[in-house]
Amino acid sequence: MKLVVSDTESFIGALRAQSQRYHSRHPFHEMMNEGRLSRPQIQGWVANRFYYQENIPRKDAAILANCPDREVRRRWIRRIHDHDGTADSEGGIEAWLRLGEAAGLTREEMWDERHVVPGTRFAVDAYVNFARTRPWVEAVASSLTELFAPDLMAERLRAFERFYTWIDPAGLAYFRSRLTQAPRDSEHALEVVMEHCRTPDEQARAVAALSFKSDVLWSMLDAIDRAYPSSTPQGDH
Ligand SMILES: O=C(O)c1cc(C(=O)O)c2c(n1)C(=O)C(=O)c1cc(C(=O)O)[nH]c1-2
Repeated sequence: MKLVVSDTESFIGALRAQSQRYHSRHPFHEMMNEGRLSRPQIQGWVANRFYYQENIPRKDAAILANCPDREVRRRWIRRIHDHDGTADSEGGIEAWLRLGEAAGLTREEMWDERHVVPGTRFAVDAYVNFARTRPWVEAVASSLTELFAPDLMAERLRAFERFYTWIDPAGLAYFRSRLTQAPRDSEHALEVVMEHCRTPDEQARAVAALSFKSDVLWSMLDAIDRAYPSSTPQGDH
């Protein structure tokens, strides 16, 4: 897709327009938020998404490694602490493991990746690889899907509390923490991208990076959807 964007407003507009391709619109998420997923489907999603969670700090470490700007690194490093945890806070990976336990999975079966399907692995690895090999500003731009995440996270929290009552609500802490972390992170990423992407070419590359990331998230759900199909009640679809 070739995009010609010039001024600041149309650049922000082009970035925000990627929300149309965000994975909140994926049929698997629609079913999740309507309370229509079975227990094995929720478990399959949690176990596969753990592979994403596990790899986010490696992706962010790749961005740090490629970024020559000390001010950006000082703020970006927070993301690694948020996921890996510190002496004072256990972090997102631990919170996701607790979500899995609340949904009936063991830590062992999440860590050993036995449920991770090839499409999830390919999509997540492509994201980490993108951050390793592309210019760091493009990698920052690819994280901007988080602009669209808070609405989905709030909807997901409501859906889990209402429909999936077999999951202990204490397990939902991960989603709650992202309600504040995602806006903070995306605000910083947007600042960086606005500062560094001035020419039409740079701006088009930032939009392309965000589009790539939307494909990563979408592909993961395609793979999960296929691996954990809905059971067909009385063969009516
Ligand atoms: O559950 C979701 O829908 C969702 C989406 C995204 C996203 O939009 O990239 C992230 C997360 N969760 C998330 O939990 C997370 O830590 C995260 C980090 C990033 C990133 O690209 O750096 N995206 C996301």
